[in-house]
Amino acid sequence: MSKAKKGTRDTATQQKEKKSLREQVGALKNLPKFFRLIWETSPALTITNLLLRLVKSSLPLAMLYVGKLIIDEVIRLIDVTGEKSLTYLWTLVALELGLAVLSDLINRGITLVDSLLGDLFSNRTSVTLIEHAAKLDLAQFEDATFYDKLERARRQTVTRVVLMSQVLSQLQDIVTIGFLAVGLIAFNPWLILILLVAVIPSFLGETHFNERSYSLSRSWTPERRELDYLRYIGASYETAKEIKTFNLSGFLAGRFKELSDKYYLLNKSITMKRAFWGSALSALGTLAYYGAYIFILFETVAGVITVGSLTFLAGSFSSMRSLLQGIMTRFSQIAESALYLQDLFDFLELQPQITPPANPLSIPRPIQQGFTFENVGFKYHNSERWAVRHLSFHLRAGEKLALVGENGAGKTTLVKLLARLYEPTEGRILLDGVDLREYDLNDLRHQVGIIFQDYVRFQMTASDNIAIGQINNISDRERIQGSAQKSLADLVIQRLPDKYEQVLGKRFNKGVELSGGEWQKVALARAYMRDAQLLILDEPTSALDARTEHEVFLRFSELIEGRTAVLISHRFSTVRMADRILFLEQGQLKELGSHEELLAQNGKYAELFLLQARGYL
Ligand SMILES: Nc1ncnc2c1ncn2[C@@H]1O[C@H](COP(=O)(O)OP(=O)(O)OP(=O)(O)O)[C@@H](O)[C@H]1O
Repeated sequence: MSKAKKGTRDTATQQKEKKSLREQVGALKNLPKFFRLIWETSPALTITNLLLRLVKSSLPLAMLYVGKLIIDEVIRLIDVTGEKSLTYLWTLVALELGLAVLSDLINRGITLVDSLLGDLFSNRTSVTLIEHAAKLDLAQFEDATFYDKLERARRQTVTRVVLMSQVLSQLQDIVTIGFLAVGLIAFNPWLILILLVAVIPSFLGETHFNERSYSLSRSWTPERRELDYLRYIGASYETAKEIKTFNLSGFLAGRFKELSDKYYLLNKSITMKRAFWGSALSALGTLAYYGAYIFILFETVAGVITVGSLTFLAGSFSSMRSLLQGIMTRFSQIAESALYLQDLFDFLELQPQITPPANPLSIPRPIQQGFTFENVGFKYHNSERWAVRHLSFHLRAGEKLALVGENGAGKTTLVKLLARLYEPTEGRILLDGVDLREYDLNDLRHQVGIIFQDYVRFQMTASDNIAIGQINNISDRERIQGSAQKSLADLVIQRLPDKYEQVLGKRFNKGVELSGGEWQKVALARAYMRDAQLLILDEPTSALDARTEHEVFLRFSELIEGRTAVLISHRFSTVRMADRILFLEQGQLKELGSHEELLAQNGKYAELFLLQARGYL
């Protein structure tokens, strides 16, 4: 895309994303939901927080009033001739001191409760996010806009904690103002009006700039993700060796700098304008304050009010001004945060497409007939091409089927359909004559064990890495070690300093890195952890040397005797061990039969087998 075109797209997106004041106010509807989440996090802490803030909001008025009484008393005492009794004065001073200490204590209490509640809330939201993400479909994870949503939602877990304190402080300040306003109105209601004139312009200014910051940050979500990604690949163990050998650091740093500078400049322009207008509008507020102050001074000089009342009024006017200013600034921040909050709720409302039926069936135990593909076709949602099509075959119960085909032929896609990670775009898959969609999804996932070619190298202990195959058995030492022996991982683990408790990978302290083949043996042990009726190995042995792969597969077929298995491998010496071989070409089934049958057919399989046997492949 040309630069000019990209620029137009950016502005168009920003226009579309631009949120009006009305939308900001509308976003406040998210607050009750937000507070429900906070309440559910800890009712006790929420109530304590509210109570502390309520007490705190009455203190400024009380302190100002006691201050007024002290000054009036001092002036009275100056005029008294003869014996002066100071008892009343000291009582007032003691009272003021008590209020000051109480105010400090309450402030500390509020900070403490805020931070405890905030931490709990952030932990809870992170857990909710992980749990919710796990419910969603694989296809949803392949969508870039999904990642943008996830990214924005993830940011909410930490940054939205501030929102809680903001809203609570807002309530507290409103109550405080209510208290102070009573005093001010009693003296002169016009002062309140001057106050409003002083703060409204800066409120409007703040709202305007918050809107712009939000639009910018929202429309930049994909770029921010790219920045995070560049930061990650620029400095991580996984990428370090290629960065060094290909000498990529300059390239990555340059790309990062280009993108981050662009964002910096856009953001800088908003920040500078905000600083300028913020100062100008706040100067207006200061002018109004001094107008009111001069008025109060005149009244005092004219003897209409006492010097104590002067300090009380000037004090309340000044606190109300800063409180009101705070409330208005905070209002636009709250409204902005509430907009971000929408992203969190949007993400939590995303629903998976692949769901269990209303009355799900249990997977037959044991499976009687097996799986039947009826004219199955599948297109990835972001692609126009059929990844597999017109697939019709029967995988018998207890059979070992090998999938063979060139890269991109559709082997992995086929097994993902079998595990119902995706739904066929056309046709259907039956299990014992019943559509796979009729079965309980969790039960199906339990009964199907897959080890993918891009299995995850969990940076956890060897034991945990194996237990992942059947996580409920994480404490079952015997089962874990038994599985490791079956996959030949035990020999690898016995050589590690901490054996089964050894942390694998280099991410954490004392972690030990394994070779590609060693990792595969560990991952393979996950398959043996499961009592699954259908086991699928999608090339998890590609990093093993030919002899070990052969041995691993021999053991595999013996050890899972009686269970159904699908194996994907590019090594024909392994493939021939299967009962039958399914040859895929460009997503279509080309040949199906035993090794001998396919050789006899003298088709594509035979051709490739002979090539490999002669050492050409
Ligand atoms: N997540 C995806 N989104 C879009 N297209 C995909 C996705 N995964 C795979 N494809 C496409 O589907 C086709 C089949 O891919 P698949 O991974 O099933 O092939 P494969 O036979 O397992 O290949 P290999 O031997 O390289 O592992 C390929 O053309 C691939 O580009």
